[in-house]
Amino acid sequence: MDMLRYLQGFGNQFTTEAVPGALPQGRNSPQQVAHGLYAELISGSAFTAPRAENRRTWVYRRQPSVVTGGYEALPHAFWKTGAKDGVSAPPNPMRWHPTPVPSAEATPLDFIDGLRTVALNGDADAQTGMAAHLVLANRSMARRALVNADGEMLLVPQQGAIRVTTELGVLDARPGEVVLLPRGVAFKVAVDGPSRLYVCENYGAPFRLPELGPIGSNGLANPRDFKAPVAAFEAATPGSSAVEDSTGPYEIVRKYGGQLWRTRQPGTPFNVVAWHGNLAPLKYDTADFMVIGSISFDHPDPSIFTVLTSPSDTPGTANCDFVIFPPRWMVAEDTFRPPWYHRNLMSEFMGLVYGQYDAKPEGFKPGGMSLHNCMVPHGPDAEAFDKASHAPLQPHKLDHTLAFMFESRWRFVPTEFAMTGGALDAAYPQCWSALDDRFKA
Ligand SMILES: O=C(O)Cc1cc(O)ccc1O
Ligand SMILES: [Fe+2]
Repeated sequence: MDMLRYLQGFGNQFTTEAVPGALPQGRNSPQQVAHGLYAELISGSAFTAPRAENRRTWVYRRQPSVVTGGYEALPHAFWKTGAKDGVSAPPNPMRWHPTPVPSAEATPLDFIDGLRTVALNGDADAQTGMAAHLVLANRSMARRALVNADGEMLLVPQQGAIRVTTELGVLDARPGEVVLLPRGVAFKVAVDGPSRLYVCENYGAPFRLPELGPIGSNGLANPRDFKAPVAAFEAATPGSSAVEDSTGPYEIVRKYGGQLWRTRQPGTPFNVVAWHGNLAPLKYDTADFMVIGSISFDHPDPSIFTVLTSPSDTPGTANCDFVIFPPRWMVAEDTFRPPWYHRNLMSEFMGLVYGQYDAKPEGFKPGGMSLHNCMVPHGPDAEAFDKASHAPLQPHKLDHTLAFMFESRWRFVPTEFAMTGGALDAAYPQCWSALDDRFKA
């Protein structure tokens, strides 16, 4: 695959054209757009949203996206939406083993077919909450595109590199990188062999960078490290600005109102020749995250690892925080270094991209997942506790590891698939049972 070019900066007002002169200058909607293109506005926020939160992009395309037939229902057994689609489950800590990716010969699965919702909360129509999905894919979406009106999608590849073609251009990502796809922007995902991804479908306020408070004007995820694609379109005649041969109809799958719908439109939706604006797909390499930690004592709150936050209407109480646990130095003195035992108002869904997680070095596997819901006690397993209680407190690099958390103010409900799909680790609640009462009066 050829190397792609990107524009840099979270929330920037980008301008990009695949054909010189395609982008109108000085106005958005001229009487006639150059090259016979149509102008179309994609509003990712209310017109009247405050300037700092306003997101919109003007696209200049060969055909407007209204040129499509009517939609019909597309059944999907595993893509669930909102708390109403979960099942009742006890207040146990929960964990799942990695689910194997089926072979393409036995069970061909693209990004849509291979999506399985694991845990979810909120209500997409109320624009609150989120879903945590697992995607097991072994083939690329070919002449098929997905438009999600219910939420933005944060893709966290765990196994296999992906290429995401969007209306606004093309992005590549591999495990360690993440891709943020705005609500309502068409995309398709190409895989390179058996692939596993975690996905956050965010029904609430779009993800943004967290405030930095006393940290200052730099650090954590720096805005310039977010990369947006340059304009690129599928065309029948390959050329420098065309991404691939493409003629004939396309299947558009639209997620809308908690269901999938499908239509066939006469041509590709990836027909945008130029665009400008601040609503754009973005990719981010977690290796660019500037990690802050304790250089004296005590284990800080994991909020110092927040990459992106989707706020709710209560300050500091997120609809969803995307938090990472990347490679970092542990240097704290007289400190139990792994996470403490705790209970949290916020609900914590976790995944492991690669390596070991310090609180559960053996039991939590790459590709696995865990869920510690509102006020469910959790913390290091007995083995991790024992080790960390006696470890020499030399500077130590937690290396070759990447865990993450989708943390939400709304309690998650697991799905039927999560509870009965075969990956639930029934022994998980026992991983603390060796933590004896050691009190000596
Ligand atoms: O529970 C977890 O493993 C996530 C977590 C990590 C941490 O360093 C502190 C608190 C916390 O919830
Ligand atoms: Fe926790």
